Amino acid sequence: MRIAVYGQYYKDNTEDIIEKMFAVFEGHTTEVIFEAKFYNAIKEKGLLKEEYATFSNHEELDRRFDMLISIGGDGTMLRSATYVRDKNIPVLGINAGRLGFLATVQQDEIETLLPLIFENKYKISPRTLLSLDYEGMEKEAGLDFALNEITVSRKDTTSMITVEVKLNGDYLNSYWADGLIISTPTGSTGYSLSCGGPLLIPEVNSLVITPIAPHNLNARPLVIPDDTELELKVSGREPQHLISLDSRILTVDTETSFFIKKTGFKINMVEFPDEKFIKTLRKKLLWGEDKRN
Ligand SMILES: NC(=O)c1ccc[n+]([C@@H]2O[C@H](COP(=O)([O-])OP(=O)(O)OC[C@H]3O[C@@H](n4cnc5c(N)ncnc54)[C@H](O)[C@@H]3O)[C@@H](O)[C@H]2O)c1
Ligand SMILES: Nc1ncnc2c1ncn2[C@@H]1O[C@H](COP(=O)(O)OP(=O)(O)OP(=O)(O)O)[C@@H](O)[C@H]1O
Repeated sequence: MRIAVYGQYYKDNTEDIIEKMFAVFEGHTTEVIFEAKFYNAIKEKGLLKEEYATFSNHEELDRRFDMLISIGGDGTMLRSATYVRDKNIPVLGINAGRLGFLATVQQDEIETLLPLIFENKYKISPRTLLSLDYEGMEKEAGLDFALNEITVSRKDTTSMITVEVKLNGDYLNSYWADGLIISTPTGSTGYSLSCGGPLLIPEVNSLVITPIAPHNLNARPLVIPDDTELELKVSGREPQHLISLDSRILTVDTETSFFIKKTGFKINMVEFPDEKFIKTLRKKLLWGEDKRN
């Protein structure tokens, strides 16, 4: 099996994770490739017995790889998607962070769950992504799509912005708010949730439009079909506003029309039979933990 490994940080618990992971790899024929910066950090600590090949950008990550293992929290999982892009390489997250909603394998589960990938005892959960486009946009790697959400928000001001939204060319609303979130089902448990948005099961073919602190009191999160093309335009006191794609941020001039739609590819997340989304809701968002009834 060909496995790519990605992580953003080297912390105290990285050693334990790497050791457990390689203990599982032993006894299986594996070809491992590391993201270059992560590799250097691990190598410096003398954790590896052999030399490994590395990749530094999405072009160097070969389609032939069978899986990408992301070691970190949800932020690291989001960044993993920028390497995998449309290559169909399944992504598995080992949680070294705090919440780890997307990184579903906990550190103490590595020995029990990781062997299942060699026995083909896992499922793929294909995740919808969103793409961004506007005139003059620089198409930098990883800056034109999002796995969680695309958010527009105010910049350098406490003054609210007005976000005009059209769905498939039809005018929907002008939100007067701190910003607006267009979320995928995956992102529905992230920022959108904090702003009162509904949770979507990952397989649902929908998107959510969630306003951030709207002053129009009748504005509510709206669920729309995921084949909708959205056109947004921001106006406000400042000449510029922000657009974020997951953890990445762009500054854009106000009055610029920009377009958001589903990408032609999906990110395949690895899901183990006992670690389905609804179980994650109970584990990570503590559903069912209220013992009063
Ligand atoms: N107020 C908020 O809740 C808020 C504000 C900004 C960004 N975010 C989220 O953070 C993401 C970026 O991550 P980051 O690491 O750069 O920021 P970060 O370090 O501020 O972490 C944000 C938190 O959101 C959680 N998170 C991220 N994606 C999630 C998902 N799909 N389901 C459940 N929880 C999720 C992470 O576990 C982390 O605890 C954004 O895509 C957005 O969804 C949330
Ligand atoms: N490779 C790693 N090894 C050890 N610890 C890590 C690693 N990557 C991340 N961490 C720890 O997890 C924290 C969060 O990581 P990351 O930015 O990936 O996730 P996050 O978006 O903050 O989400 P979460 O709430 O799931 O942690 C880091 O500050 C660090 O403490």
